[in-house]
Amino acid sequence: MSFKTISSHMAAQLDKELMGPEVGFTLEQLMELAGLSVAQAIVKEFPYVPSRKSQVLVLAGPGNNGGDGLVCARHLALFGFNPVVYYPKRSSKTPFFSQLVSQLQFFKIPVLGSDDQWIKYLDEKDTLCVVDAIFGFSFRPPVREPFGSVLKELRKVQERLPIVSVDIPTGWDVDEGPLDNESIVPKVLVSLTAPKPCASKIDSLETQHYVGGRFIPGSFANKYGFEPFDYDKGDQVTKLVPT
Ligand SMILES: NC(=O)C1=CN([C@@H]2O[C@H](COP(=O)(O)OP(=O)(O)OC[C@H]3O[C@@H](n4cnc5c(N)ncnc54)[C@H](OP(=O)(O)O)[C@@H]3O)[C@@H](O)[C@H]2O)[C@H](O)CC1
Ligand SMILES: [K+]
Repeated sequence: MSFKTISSHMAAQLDKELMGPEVGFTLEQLMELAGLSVAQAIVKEFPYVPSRKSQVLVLAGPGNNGGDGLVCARHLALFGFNPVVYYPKRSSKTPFFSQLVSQLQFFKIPVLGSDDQWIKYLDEKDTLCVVDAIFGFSFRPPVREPFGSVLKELRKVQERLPIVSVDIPTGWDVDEGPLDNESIVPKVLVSLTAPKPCASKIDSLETQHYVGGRFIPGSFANKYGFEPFDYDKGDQVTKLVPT
């Protein structure tokens, strides 16, 4: 598959500029659009079938990738799914993350903590897919607990329970890709703003690849070395097809 990628360093710089004084986005705005786009990719990959299982397990990490997952869970509920969130290490950097949790509680979406039983939701009889919103472009290996154990459990079920990774498949090096053959292999990857270099290591027969996070003008994409993506009408995601 051929597409332009943006390194972890440039992605962090792009984010900083978007949320800097000149452009003026807030993290909350970008996260809302990022989470919405992941929920929309799930709708496209797992179209609604009456009587189909509708539970989605969302695994949320401690940073902004986890925040995308919290937002995604709320949109999934609005789209008719039954999300359950596992959020074992909660961010106290800003009150915004606990506000996202309050919103989930408002929607009656279970939010499990570190002491709760989450593994029982890794059951393909009830769960449609698992959203991997554990780490994004700021992950630096090796993975620390409790997330090492979470990844181990995901590897056991990934052939029967599809993983939808937000921005980066968790545990992959952002620039190099999977670190070993113990890495998770998602069935769906939703790259945000633009694919990171690790996305060029996915096997298109194994992983469907979307780009979401539709929040920059073409000229800004060009400045960071990529062409704007070809979104259809009001879509928040576009699927990249192998060429
Ligand atoms: N423009 C966009 O596309 C936007 C994307 N967004 C999403 O934000 C993430 C990047 O978010 P960031 O908060 O910078 O980082 P992460 O979520 O990837 O991870 C940071 C937290 O992870 C911890 N961490 C890092 N490495 C490890 C490790 N090896 N083991 C355990 N924990 C780890 C880190 O902890 P520290 O103690 O190291 O600080 C952080 O807690 C991007 O990928 C998108 O998903 C935004 O939503 C908006 C715009
Ligand atoms: K992820």
